[in-house]
Amino acid sequence: MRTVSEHLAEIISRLTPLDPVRPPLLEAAGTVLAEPVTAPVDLPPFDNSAMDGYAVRAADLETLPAVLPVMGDVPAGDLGRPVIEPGRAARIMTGAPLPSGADTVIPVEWTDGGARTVRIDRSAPAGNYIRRAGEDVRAGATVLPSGTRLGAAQLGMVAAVGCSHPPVRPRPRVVVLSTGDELRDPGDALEYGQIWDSNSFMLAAAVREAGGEPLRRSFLGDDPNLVREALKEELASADAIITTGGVSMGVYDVVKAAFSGGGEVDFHKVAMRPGKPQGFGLLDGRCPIFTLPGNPVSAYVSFQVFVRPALRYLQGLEPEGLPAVTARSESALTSPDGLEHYLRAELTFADGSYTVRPASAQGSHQMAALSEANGLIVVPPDVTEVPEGASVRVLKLPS
Ligand SMILES: Nc1nc2c(c(=O)[nH]1)N[C@H]1C(S)=C(S)[C@@H](COP(=O)(O)OP(=O)(O)OC[C@H]3O[C@@H](n4cnc5c(N)ncnc54)[C@H](O)[C@@H]3O)O[C@H]1N2
Ligand code: MOO
Repeated sequence: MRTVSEHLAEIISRLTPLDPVRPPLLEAAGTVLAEPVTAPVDLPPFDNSAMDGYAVRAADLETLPAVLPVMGDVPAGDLGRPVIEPGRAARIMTGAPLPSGADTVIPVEWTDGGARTVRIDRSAPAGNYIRRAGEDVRAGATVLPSGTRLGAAQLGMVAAVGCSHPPVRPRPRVVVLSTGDELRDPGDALEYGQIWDSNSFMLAAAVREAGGEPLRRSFLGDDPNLVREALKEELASADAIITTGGVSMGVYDVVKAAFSGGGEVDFHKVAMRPGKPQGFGLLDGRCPIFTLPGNPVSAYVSFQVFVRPALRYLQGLEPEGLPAVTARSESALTSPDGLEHYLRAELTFADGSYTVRPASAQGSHQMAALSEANGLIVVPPDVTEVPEGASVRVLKLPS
């Protein structure tokens, strides 16, 4: 048996991040920068008003109230490069370029709001409500480093520096496919002995949560030739493939039968519960394939422990696992000797610290407990008993 970290290390060592592309801005949302983004110009590009009001010279407000003739309006987007002379005002809107000659902005609330002349009741020092060129970003500065995931704010930053096609690594296209003669699609009627396929939907959603583009396929039955052929066909459209089921010790273990002896996929027992039977390889020498166990909880935990870091790596990110916190266990735990144990649990944060309560149902077929959990307690292989109140490591599940 190999350890969890040995199996993950071997997976990562065989991956190469995807080649960068330059999609249109909105398509880049959620992807990861492959190069830094820099600002070609200062932001803001010009001195401008932070308020709707009047651009004036501070020196003209020494006696109050001051009544000044209004030379005209300066709306945002004004291209006229207006100039104001001493003793005059221009009505100015938020974001409009500061007229030369003006050195301060008086908000409309401090005035009578006049259009031809304005009465100003309050003075202000030079620089009042003026946003200076470059005070957000200096021309030439790196605004986002390589490896940044483009969330909404980051995508806004890319747009704000005028970049229309940012250099990013694409979302990994991940084919997700279940195997098993017993499977039916949700919505179809079941006969005795059949179940609805939940793994492919669950893992397609997990792929999306991890930044990939899921390509869910309909399940395949227990025919190794069919499985091999179907997966070869997927190679044209996939950056990675996930299968579930058919990898343990049964005589109908179809995925194992499809690839055993072929040298492309290696099957291993990994010292963990759930998720012991694992397979990984590169199809055609390039497309990573993860053959996960069929039990739904095993498939989910295997995804979070192995596939999620791998998908991050393909996107050019560090292959880190789920975020972990230390929590006080509300109950005593027992754990199998020699296996890293991932227990489904409810994690709570109160009064500055975490507590965790393990689910009472820990079977690898028990989806109800998984779907209620927001954390996975990780008990190391050499620990078999955890007393009530002890500190444990808990992985936070994506929500
Ligand atoms: N003699 C042994 N038997 C088993 C061992 C073992 O070491 N020796 N390991 C057990 C462990 S641990 C796991 S995990 C499972 C893994 O089995 P497979 O990967 O071969 O998966 P299947 O047998 O195809 O299915 C297992 C279980 O999960 C249900 N399943 C499968 N696919 C789906 C799906 N898409 N949606 C919902 N449920 C699914 C399937 O009906 C089975 O109940 O092997 C143990 N056995
Ligand atoms: O490893 Mo199996 O995944 O324990 O149910």
